[in-house]
Amino acid sequence: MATANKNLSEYDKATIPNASKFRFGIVVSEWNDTITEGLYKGAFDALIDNGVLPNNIVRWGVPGSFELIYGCKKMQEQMVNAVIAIGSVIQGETKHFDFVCEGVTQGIKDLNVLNETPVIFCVLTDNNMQQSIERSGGIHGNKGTEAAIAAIKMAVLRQDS
Ligand SMILES: Nc1c(NC[C@H](O)[C@H](O)[C@H](O)CO)[nH]c(=O)[nH]c1=O
Ligand SMILES: CC(=O)[C@@H](O)COP(=O)(O)O
Repeated sequence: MATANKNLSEYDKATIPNASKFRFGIVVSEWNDTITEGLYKGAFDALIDNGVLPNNIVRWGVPGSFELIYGCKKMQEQMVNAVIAIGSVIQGETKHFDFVCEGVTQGIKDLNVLNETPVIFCVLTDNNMQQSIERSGGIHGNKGTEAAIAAIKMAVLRQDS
């Protein structure tokens, strides 16, 4: 189902486990920072809304989405229950978009396979800035909110498995 048919910010709080005992790491790319800051706010607010203590949210910055791979690998070594990778990749004139998107996708997938701490993929890969605006607090909601809910659910799955 396309994002256009599902608001990214909608969740039923009654179905989300209380996360007051969990600690989360959030790694934020500086490229397209107006977008990534919006994604971070969505994630932060959703974690707080579901009981996470502000001191249990650790934020690190990296230059671009490709560096999310290394930043999240190091964040996994911290005492956190889950990691959220936040980035915004927007198509330019060349094929660089394709390689950044594929690289960060495969890299974060590898971190989930190789290490114990779940890493949530909150990387927008858009054709233009308008699509990114719409998915970071605009008409389609906020992918950061979606990522925070996923992080809570995966922290519970890790704890119970
Ligand atoms: N064009 C975008 C980039 N490019 C930079 C790379 O992510 C990386 O930082 C660079 O290649 C050095 O390793 N990054 C984004 O996050 N978003 C873009 O639109
Ligand atoms: C995703 C990118 O790396 C891209 O925005 C860079 O722009 P360009 O392809 O015009 O060099």
